[in-house]
Amino acid sequence: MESTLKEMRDGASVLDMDPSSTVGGGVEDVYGEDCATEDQLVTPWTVSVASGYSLLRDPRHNKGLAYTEKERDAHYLRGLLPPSVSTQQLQEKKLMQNIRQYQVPLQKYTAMMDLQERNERLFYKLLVDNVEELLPVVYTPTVGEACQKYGSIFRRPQGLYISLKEKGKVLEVLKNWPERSIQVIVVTDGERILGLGDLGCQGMGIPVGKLSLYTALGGVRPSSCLPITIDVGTNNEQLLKDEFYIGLRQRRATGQEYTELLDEFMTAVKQNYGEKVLVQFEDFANHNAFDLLAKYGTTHLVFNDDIQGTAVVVLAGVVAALKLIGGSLADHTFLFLGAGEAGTGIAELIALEMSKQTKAPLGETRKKIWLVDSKGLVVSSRKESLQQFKKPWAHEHEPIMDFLDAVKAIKPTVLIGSSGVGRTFTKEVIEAVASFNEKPLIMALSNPTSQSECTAEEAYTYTKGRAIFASGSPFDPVEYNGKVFVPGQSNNAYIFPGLGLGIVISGAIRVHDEMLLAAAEALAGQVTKENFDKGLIFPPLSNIRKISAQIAAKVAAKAYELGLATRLPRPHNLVKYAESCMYSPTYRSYR
Ligand SMILES: NC(=O)C1=CN([C@@H]2O[C@H](COP(=O)(O)OP(=O)(O)OC[C@H]3O[C@@H](n4cnc5c(N)ncnc54)[C@H](OP(=O)(O)O)[C@@H]3O)[C@@H](O)[C@H]2O)C=CC1
Ligand SMILES: CC(=O)C(=O)O
Ligand SMILES: [Mg+2]
Repeated sequence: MESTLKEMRDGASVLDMDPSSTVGGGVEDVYGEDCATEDQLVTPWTVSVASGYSLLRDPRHNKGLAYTEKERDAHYLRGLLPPSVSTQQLQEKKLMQNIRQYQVPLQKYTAMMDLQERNERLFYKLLVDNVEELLPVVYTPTVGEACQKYGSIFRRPQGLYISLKEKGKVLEVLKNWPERSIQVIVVTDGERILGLGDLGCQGMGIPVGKLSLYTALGGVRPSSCLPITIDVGTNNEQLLKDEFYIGLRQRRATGQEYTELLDEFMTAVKQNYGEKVLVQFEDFANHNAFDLLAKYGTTHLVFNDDIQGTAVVVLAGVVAALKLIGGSLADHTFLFLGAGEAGTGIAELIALEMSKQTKAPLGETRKKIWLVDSKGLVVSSRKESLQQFKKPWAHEHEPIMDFLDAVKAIKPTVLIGSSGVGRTFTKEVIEAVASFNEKPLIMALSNPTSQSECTAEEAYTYTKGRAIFASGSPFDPVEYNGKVFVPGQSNNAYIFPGLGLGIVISGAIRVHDEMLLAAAEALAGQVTKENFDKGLIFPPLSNIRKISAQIAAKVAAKAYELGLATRLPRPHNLVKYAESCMYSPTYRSYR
């Protein structure tokens, strides 16, 4: 960010950096905090100018001990703070030390949430500077446990809760949110939280976590982000009986009641925030997710992270992996365990890219991809009883119930786990895949770690170190036969922050498949020779802001090319523009 600010001062093109000069789009810098140079003073706006005690209690402007002597005088802070003056760097050092002392992941999570509530910029500074260490804390796997125990660890509400009680008043509820200029909403109804199932209202941890990544990894301003949980009840008996459960104590509403609430919500969102707010559907069960995406895809700016975001990251990983495993996309045979949102979403994007590359019809390229669900291999004889989203994958084949038998019959070169069920890639399954591939590509995508189809150690051990492996939740490096293997993290966190930024800065009004393919190409293009030499098919997350800027630029470029962008004229240098729009968590000086 230092260099971005310097480039801005040193006169990059006005078009590259002045969102206010154009209509729509842009990561808005409403308070002028980020377009100010570091030595310019900015006003700590709340509704009025915050000062004194209320300034210390305002997480957006609180700097704790880092207020200067001058600021302490000007803002009535004398006596409200101990005399020592700290720097943000020193605060960061102290907090990282504190967080590292906790042995229990959930304690680390709670410490991070407390920090977010207390001092937003410091929270993001920690996250940006220590992304590889803190991502597993604020995101998968720990966020899964946090959602399971949300009722017990719940302190202050984060995000907006819209329950059936608010039916008919959803617009009013949206107006209660203190921010007006919202650019990204992540919404869940809590029915399929990671691979943990129905967690009802406690799913709120997911939109909160995802949006903190929008800011830390993609640079979207925190005040522009709105986490929402739609509470239509839960079918989780344990939660219904739990005295600390925070949601509606009733079984899930379905059918018309559900549809009407969702419809009211989507209408109110557009009414309150306009056409260009991006609504990211997250962790809905598949019986609603595909329908919601199809229904609102033509009228709203919507994106389903589990179907589309996952597809992009996996396509990028597979394309990058071709450098290690050889061949073109169309030379490979794919077998999925899990034919839901993630599985069929990924399969469709791979087939689309294959079709683009080979000019073969989609119907043909789909035949390179096989899926297994809880009832066995998806085949044509099952077609009548299959859910709509599985039908394109019902190829001609005799029915196979057992996954190992399916592996032996299909002989995949790429094995993908998207079942939500842990340890389903057994020793026998992995050994079978290794028996007909020199370098099998194995992706165990299910989250959190407990649901991963196999561990990194199992993948490397059972293939005798020949596997190229990536997983949805992180695994530590593994030593096998004296060699260290570093597993990659195949998680949509690589994608949605950059994709969202690209949509916001271009003012795109729809998400098009071509934008998804562009994002995959951008991510795959970031994997270096050094990464490949270590067996990695994704670039390190420590570079994620640069990666997100590249993804944002490619997505925005595609939106302009397709005529979907409304932020006109198009900035000349989209990478620079994306970088210049990114929120920086560095403290600002108050006048
Ligand atoms: N790494 C990442 O970025 C992402 C990971 N995920 C993870 O993927 C997992 C699945 O998510 P999603 O696709 O949305 O879930 P869905 O519920 O939509 O799909 C799950 C699929 O797995 C199948 N399945 C369940 N149990 C078994 C079993 N024992 N054997 C074979 N198949 C089984 C289901 O079969 P049936 O249809 O017959 O019920 C269904 O087809 C979750 O753990 C989630 O955390 C999701 C998104 C992103
Ligand atoms: C990563 C993610 O979106 C999921 O597991 O649902
Ligand atoms: Mg998800």
